[in-house]
Amino acid sequence: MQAVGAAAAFSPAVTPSPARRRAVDSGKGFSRSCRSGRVSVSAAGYSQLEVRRVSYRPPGTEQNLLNEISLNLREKSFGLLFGRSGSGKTTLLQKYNDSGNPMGPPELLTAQRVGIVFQFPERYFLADTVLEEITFGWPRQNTDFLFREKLALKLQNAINSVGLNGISLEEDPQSLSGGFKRRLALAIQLVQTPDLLLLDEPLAGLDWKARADVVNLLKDLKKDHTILAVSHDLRELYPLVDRSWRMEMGGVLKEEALPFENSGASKCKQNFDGEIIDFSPNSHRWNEETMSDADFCLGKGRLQEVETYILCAANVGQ
Ligand SMILES: Nc1ncnc2c1ncn2[C@@H]1O[C@H](COP(=O)(O)OP(=O)(O)OP(=O)(O)O)[C@@H](O)[C@H]1O
Repeated sequence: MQAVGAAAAFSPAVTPSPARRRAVDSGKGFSRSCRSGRVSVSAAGYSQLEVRRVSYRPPGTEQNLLNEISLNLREKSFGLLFGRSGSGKTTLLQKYNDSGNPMGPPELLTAQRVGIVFQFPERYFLADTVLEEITFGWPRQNTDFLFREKLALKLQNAINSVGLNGISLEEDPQSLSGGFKRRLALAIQLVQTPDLLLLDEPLAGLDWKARADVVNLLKDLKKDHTILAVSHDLRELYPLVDRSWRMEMGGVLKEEALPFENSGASKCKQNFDGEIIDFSPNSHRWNEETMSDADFCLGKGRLQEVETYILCAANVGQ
């Protein structure tokens, strides 16, 4: 186990361009003085990600948004953070300023070993072709030739591993389907072969087919990566989840298993806040307000279609 820094040290695996970074970072500045705790990512073979007693209070506010958050995750396992909107889940994944005090040997983990895919990553695509998008953040200086060459060698691997190999590298990223845009966002991170992938709402805004595709892709990626995702889509991700935590308002994180069965269609569903609700057709709570965006994609709550979707999600894990 190796600590990266006393306050955390995640950053995207491929350094985003200034424009992309501005877009990604907008609205969330961090004040070093308000943050405490530790985030560690082990070297390969050493088993896990560890977050220990991380607290954070946004500048100018009176209350902690994150309160002594601790979690750990085994290597090549899938962790899920869920909970109410605004409880601080995304903030926990965000890039932290380095505040020093690394723990020392055996091996300091570089930030390049962590890949982050933010929510709606396609909104930050800037290039005209798939190839340019993937290589956008690569170093341009002549002195970086060897590093660029190393990245180029990994490019095909990354493209294959997300199933983009049938797509021309000359394709305009904006012309890709929603699911393929997500694949591209993952490929951008995977080129640098990170050990840990942090994903913020990986299924958000996709139709049911693309969601099922991305879940299957994540299942494959889990064979080689440790993945920590923030999501409201508990049911769909459930087959992948090894550990899950609920973030409560006030910034307290509690480990909580997802209440689904191992196989077959579930009678449970969650609302926008990750709260588990009764799924039975006669339930007075069964209405559009309590459904997730996936249900809306499927026809605004006609029960038959939602049942199909639940069954489809249940099949993903088999
Ligand atoms: N640096 C900051 N300054 C001020 N407010 C902040 C800062 N960082 C986060 N916040 C606020 O903290 C709250 C929690 O945000 P966050 O995006 O982490 O929640 P979340 O649990 O991921 O929500 P959702 O599920 O809707 O994505 C938000 O109201 C956000 O505006």
